[in-house]
Amino acid sequence: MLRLNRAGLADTQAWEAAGIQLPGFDYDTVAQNTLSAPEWIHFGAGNIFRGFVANAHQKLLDSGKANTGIIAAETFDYEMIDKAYRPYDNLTLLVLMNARGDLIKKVIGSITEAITADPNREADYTRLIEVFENPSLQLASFTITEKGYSLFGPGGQYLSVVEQDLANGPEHPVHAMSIAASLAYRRYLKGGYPMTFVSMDNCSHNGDKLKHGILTVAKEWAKKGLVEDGFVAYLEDERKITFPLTMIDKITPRPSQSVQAALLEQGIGGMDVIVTSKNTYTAPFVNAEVSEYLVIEDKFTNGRPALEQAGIIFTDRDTVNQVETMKVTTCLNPLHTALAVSGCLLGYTLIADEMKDPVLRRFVEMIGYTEGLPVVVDPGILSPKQFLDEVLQERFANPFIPDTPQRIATDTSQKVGIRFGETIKAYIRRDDLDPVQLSAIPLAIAVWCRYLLGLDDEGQTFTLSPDPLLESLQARLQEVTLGDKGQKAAAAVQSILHDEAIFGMDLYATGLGGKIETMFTEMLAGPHAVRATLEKYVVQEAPTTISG
Ligand SMILES: NC(=O)c1ccc[n+]([C@@H]2O[C@H](COP(=O)([O-])OP(=O)(O)OC[C@H]3O[C@@H](n4cnc5c(N)ncnc54)[C@H](O)[C@@H]3O)[C@@H](O)[C@H]2O)c1
Ligand SMILES: O=P(O)(O)OC[C@@H](O)[C@@H](O)[C@H](O)[C@H](O)CO
Repeated sequence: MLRLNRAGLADTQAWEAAGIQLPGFDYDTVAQNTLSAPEWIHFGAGNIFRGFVANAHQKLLDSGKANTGIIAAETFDYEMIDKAYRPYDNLTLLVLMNARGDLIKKVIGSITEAITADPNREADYTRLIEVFENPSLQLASFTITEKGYSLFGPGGQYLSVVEQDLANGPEHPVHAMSIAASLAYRRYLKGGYPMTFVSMDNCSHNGDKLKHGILTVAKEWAKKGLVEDGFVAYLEDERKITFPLTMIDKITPRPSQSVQAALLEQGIGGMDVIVTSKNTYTAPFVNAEVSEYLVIEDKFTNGRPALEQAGIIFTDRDTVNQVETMKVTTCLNPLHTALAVSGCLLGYTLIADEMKDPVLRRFVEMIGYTEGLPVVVDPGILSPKQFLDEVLQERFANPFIPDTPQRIATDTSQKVGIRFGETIKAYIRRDDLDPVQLSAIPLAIAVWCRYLLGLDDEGQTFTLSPDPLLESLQARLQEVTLGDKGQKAAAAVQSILHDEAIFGMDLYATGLGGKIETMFTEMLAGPHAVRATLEKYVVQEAPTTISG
């Protein structure tokens, strides 16, 4: 039985005989180089980081174009490091699934250290500081989910953890943004060395969001006299510190038990799927699709890995912005979110199965082709139409990708504003378009509201995916029941649709509030009303686009 750890990898023949590609660089030298002159630290040691980012860096290490590894850091879920990294010597088995169902397997060894930002683990925290104090550090990248950047709670006030960090100053921070600010402060004090902070999360203008998070904390500390005066200026000086925009794309589902079973059958043991107490799904392996895109604004102040040699695109800010807008607000993520919430209601557990459902397929075709494409700006480096074709015809439909609507439904409240709101805003801006022409996007919002009731289309309760606003949103809908004839339900859903903190706008002011409210109440008629409502509004004809 093959075991994923450094000792296990010594039997290279056995791994190669099992068709598993191994790291092609001298691990000890790279690990030693990283210890003495670290260049790259990544926060958020989750699946996309291991399955995409770390693999891209391994390509550079394998071809001698890099000579230090990546340090993985966790500010949130220390159990991941304890259970999915350290027992496996920080190695990951990457399993890519193509449309033929082949499992393409590769050991990722480019992560040479894995540490927590747990203030109770002195050695870990000392190492974090040491990394940031070293002039060699080029970048800190992040995949910490959209909520990881958020400093504020539902009422617009600072989260209590942030309030404590702001009061305590840079000594014992807890929130990811305060930890990043505190480590940047150490770097400033040590010599004001340059470096770059790179968000790789799926949020619109992710670099700006990261900058805003770190700067807000720094400014509050400065106001209270908890940091030296020059610190804020250091963070704002673009010769020293930058926060490029990025667009990242690779469907990387939670580790699946079916993949674990397939690996076991192929003689690879110890691949247990772990669900941490913070509900992170992790494992020594990562399963992902083959397609991948990472586009980064080329604005680094202390050098960067030559990732263009590993297929990563570096370009100017406007182009990244356009590519990101295309993916996150039009051609991929809105479709995913619509499939996520409707899939949970209709009892699906696989995205590829939803794509076989003609109503759901047509629903996302309408969101993408009919309603999204007319407002997309072609970024020039990727064609929106071709990207959308690939998403709908190949990527979502790939039956071997074990992706679930339940994963994608996680944190939907954090995402609906960007994923649907940006297109609505584009319709408002354009003289030749009007938001009231939209029907699939309002339907997706109505389905999300219906999803929040926690009753599927059979009328049975189901477990909603985690979401920081779940409790408060469900409280607003607590009076709503199936069979509700209208008044109470309409009033309840109105409070959500008016909420600018969620959608970035009052949906009633766009002319869409009433339409969504009607769709929502139609979905309450009783069992199977969700499907009936989808069938009513999803136009069963060949894809067309709204002209304009
Ligand atoms: N999985 C994908 O298909 C995919 C594709 C493109 C982009 N992304 C982006 O990457 C993010 C992470 O995806 P993943 O697949 O790695 O998920 P994951 O569940 O495997 O990992 C999530 C990571 O975020 C950290 N995290 C969660 N909440 C946090 C918080 N409040 N503060 C700080 N850290 C927090 C976790 O500890 C973990 O390291 C997504 O939210 C998305 O923005 C994911
Ligand atoms: O990761 P999230 O929560 O921002 O969104 C869920 C999915 O839509 C997302 O993970 C996609 O799989 C990904 O954006 C594909 O590149």
